[in-house]
Amino acid sequence: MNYSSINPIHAAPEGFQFGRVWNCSSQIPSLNYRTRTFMAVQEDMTSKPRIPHVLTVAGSDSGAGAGIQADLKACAALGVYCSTVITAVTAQNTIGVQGVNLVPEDFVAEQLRSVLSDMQVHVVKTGMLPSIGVVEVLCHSLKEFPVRALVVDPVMVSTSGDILADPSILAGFREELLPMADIVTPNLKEASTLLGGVRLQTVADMRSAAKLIHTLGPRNVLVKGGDLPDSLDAVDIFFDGENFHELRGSRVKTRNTHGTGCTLASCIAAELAKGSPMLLAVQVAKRFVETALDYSKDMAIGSGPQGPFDHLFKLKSNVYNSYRRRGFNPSDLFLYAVTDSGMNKKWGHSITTAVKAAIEGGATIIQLREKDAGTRDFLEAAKACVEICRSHGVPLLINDRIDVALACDADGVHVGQSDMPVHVARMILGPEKVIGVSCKTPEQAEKAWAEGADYIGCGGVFPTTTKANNLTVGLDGLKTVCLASKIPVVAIGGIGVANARSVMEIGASNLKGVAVVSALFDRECVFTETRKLHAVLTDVAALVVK
Ligand SMILES: Nc1ncnc2c1ncn2[C@@H]1O[C@H](COP(=O)(O)OP(=O)(O)O)[C@@H](O)[C@H]1O
Ligand SMILES: Cc1ncc(COP(=O)(O)O)c(N)n1
Ligand SMILES: [Mg+2]
Repeated sequence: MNYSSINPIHAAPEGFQFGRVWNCSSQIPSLNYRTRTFMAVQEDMTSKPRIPHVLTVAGSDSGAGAGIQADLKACAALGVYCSTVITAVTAQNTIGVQGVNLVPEDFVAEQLRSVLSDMQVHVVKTGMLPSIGVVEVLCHSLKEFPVRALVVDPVMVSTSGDILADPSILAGFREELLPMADIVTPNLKEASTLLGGVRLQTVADMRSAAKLIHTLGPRNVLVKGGDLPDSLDAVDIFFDGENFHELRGSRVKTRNTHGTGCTLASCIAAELAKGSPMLLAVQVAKRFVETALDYSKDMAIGSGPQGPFDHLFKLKSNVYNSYRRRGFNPSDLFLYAVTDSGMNKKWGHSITTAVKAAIEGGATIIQLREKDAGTRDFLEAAKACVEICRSHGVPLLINDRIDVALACDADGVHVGQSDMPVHVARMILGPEKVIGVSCKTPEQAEKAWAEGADYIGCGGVFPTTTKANNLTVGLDGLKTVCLASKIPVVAIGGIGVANARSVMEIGASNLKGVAVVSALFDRECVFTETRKLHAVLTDVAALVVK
């Protein structure tokens, strides 16, 4: 098990066991067809890109929060193939473990042989190994069919406090499995058990434990601090035999932490299978767990103290988002507030207080337009604004920066004619996100619709100082574009309390509102100005309805 020998996935297969496959499969009658076509398959496989492959050797969790089920989902989420050797079947839910049924050791051995002899496994990850016999069978299989890396999650007791392994496995871990491991990932209780029951209560204790566990033979140790008392952060200690790394993430406030350890180890294995170096694999894995917990923090499954979380949040992140669940609503364009960092600075407003004031004053959609901010600062501000907007049910769009929109999970983007083309933005963002585009002409409006935009912003309607060298289209230009547009329009450019009525009265049914910058943000009290504009717009809307 030489971790440093891990090559990128496209490298020539190492340690392929074709001869053994031949021998092994000839013992399995149902594989005879395969053995006949084996030579052809062998030739074919060497020319095809190899799929990163993790084999998990673990227990089944009927509640599907931890164990084999968590491993499958974690690998799937990271785009890695995952095969499974099941060591035990547990009856388990959010309350605890109600029963455990062990798979006979010789059948664990048979599963290992089936997969390892045939399926080009890159990394083996272990979870629940209920008996010393299973540990021995596994070590034997790994010697017969070497893989590139071994990740050991020394599962012994479930978070609910139920025993998942016989204490006799400790000897198997110490003497056989850990010396073969590229990384071992004990939680606090497991680290303590591996070290004969020492007390672990601080980060300093975790460091000492990592160092001591390293002497048992694994190449790297990660002591996980999910259960560290009184800790605001989720801190894990990584030790590679020379250096310590304190990995800190924010601690998500949620009951849905069942399976975090299994998921973390599977993600590490998945990243290693892709060819990632160890520390990077651990960092990616930790971030994955934190993100998944954050997405699933309010998920309600089961009545017990420990719920599962959603590994596949990327497939349906909109489910947890009340705005996206109802989809893009053109009436959201009614009072469209666009931020400007210069103006906030001038008035001593932070972006978050400005956004909050605009929403409280009646803004129905927010766009962050931060032309001067550095990426890191912009992202942090955007994340905070997403929280505010979401809690008020108001959509948040990001101007131009599709990367920032994705990173903060904004509701969409607004792009200009020289930014990312709409069809490319749509490809990147997927069907759920809102995309708006600035248009001055009927041709641009037609293209916006054809490429999949949700709305267009048309302007500048009046001269404005917010945008340099901006061509003014006037009320006539606005009307021409509205009539040509197949999608909703919001008017922008020099609009405020004094002229909003004239804009909304041009007589175009797809003109849904006004977008404003200075009229809200180049003012001392953003809340009051937004209220005033909201009153004007509501007045016009009432007249139009009559
Ligand atoms: N509430 C939380 N918020 C963020 N990360 C967490 C939280 N709880 C656990 N983690 C992280 O999940 C991973 C698994 O840790 P832990 O829960 O201690 O393991 P186990 O599930 O084996 O007990 C670690 O990276 C830990 O920092
Ligand atoms: C089959 C199985 N494997 C592992 C765990 C540990 O998971 P956790 O520490 O989150 O309870 C578990 N509960 N069940
Ligand atoms: Mg665990």
